[in-house]
Amino acid sequence: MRVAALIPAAGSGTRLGLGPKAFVPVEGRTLLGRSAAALAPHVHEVLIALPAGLDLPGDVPGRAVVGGDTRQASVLALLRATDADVVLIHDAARPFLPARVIRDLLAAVQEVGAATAALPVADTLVRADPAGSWGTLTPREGLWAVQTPQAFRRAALIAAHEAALADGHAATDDAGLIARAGQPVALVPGDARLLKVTTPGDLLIAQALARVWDAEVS
Ligand SMILES: Nc1ccn([C@@H]2O[C@H](COP(=O)(O)OP(=O)(O)OP(=O)(O)O)[C@@H](O)[C@H]2O)c(=O)n1
Ligand SMILES: C[C@](O)(CO)[C@H](O)COP(=O)(O)O
Repeated sequence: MRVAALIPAAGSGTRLGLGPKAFVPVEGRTLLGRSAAALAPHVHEVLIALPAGLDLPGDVPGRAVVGGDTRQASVLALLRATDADVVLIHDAARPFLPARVIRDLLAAVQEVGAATAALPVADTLVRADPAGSWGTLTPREGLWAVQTPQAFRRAALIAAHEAALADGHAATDDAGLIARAGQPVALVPGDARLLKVTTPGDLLIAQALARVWDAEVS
C-alpha cells in the first residue's frame, strides 16, 4: 500500500496578515516545514500545494504543485498529482502533529476507508441571533471539532471531489465530501496541540508551544 501526504499550503493567510501563511516562521521553522517534517517519516511521498509563483524552501521535504483559489481546489490538484493508494491530507497551518495521530489514522483508514482527527467540543455552544447577541443554545453532546490530518483511499476521495466540482458544491474539508458521497468517516482522537494557526492570537500560542515541542522532540 503506497501512502502519500498531501499538504494544502496555497492559502494567502488573510486572517493572520503576514503573507502566505505556510511560509510564516515559528521559532525558526516555517509552518509548512514543521508539518511536512512530521509527515515525511510515515509516507512514501510528500506533495505540497503552493501559491503560484512560489517555490518550496530547500529544507522542506517534498514535491510542489500549484494550488488553486480555494483549499478544495488545492486538494484536488494534489490528488491529481499522485497515484498513491492512500492519502493523508494535512493543513500546512497545523504544525504540531503527533506521530500517534498519524499512526491511528493509518490504522483507521484500512478498516473504515476514511478517517479524520477530531476532538470532542469542550465549550458551551450558542448560535448568535441576527444582532450578534446570544441566540439559541446548541447542545454540545456528540459534537466534535474536526482537525487534520484526514486519511482516505485516494480513488474514493478523488471521485468525491470530482462530484463536488461538477455540482458546484463547496466544502470546508475532505471528510465532508466523503460523507456527502454516503461513505463512513471514522473519528480518530486528535490532539489539542494540532491547533490551526489562523489568527495573530493563534500564532502567539504556536510560538509558546514550539518551545516545548522542540525541546521534547530534539
Ligand atoms: N486556496 C487555498 C486556501 C487554503 N489552502 C490551505 O488550506 C489550509 C487551511 O486554510 P486556512 O487556514 O484557512 O489558510 P488560508 O486560506 O491561508 O487563511 P485565510 O483564510 O485567513 O486567508 C492552509 O494550510 C492553507 O494554506 C490552500 O492550500 N489553498
Ligand atoms: C480542514 C479544516 O482544517 C478542518 O477543521 C478546516 O475546515 C479548514 O478551514 P478553513 O476555512 O480553510 O480555515
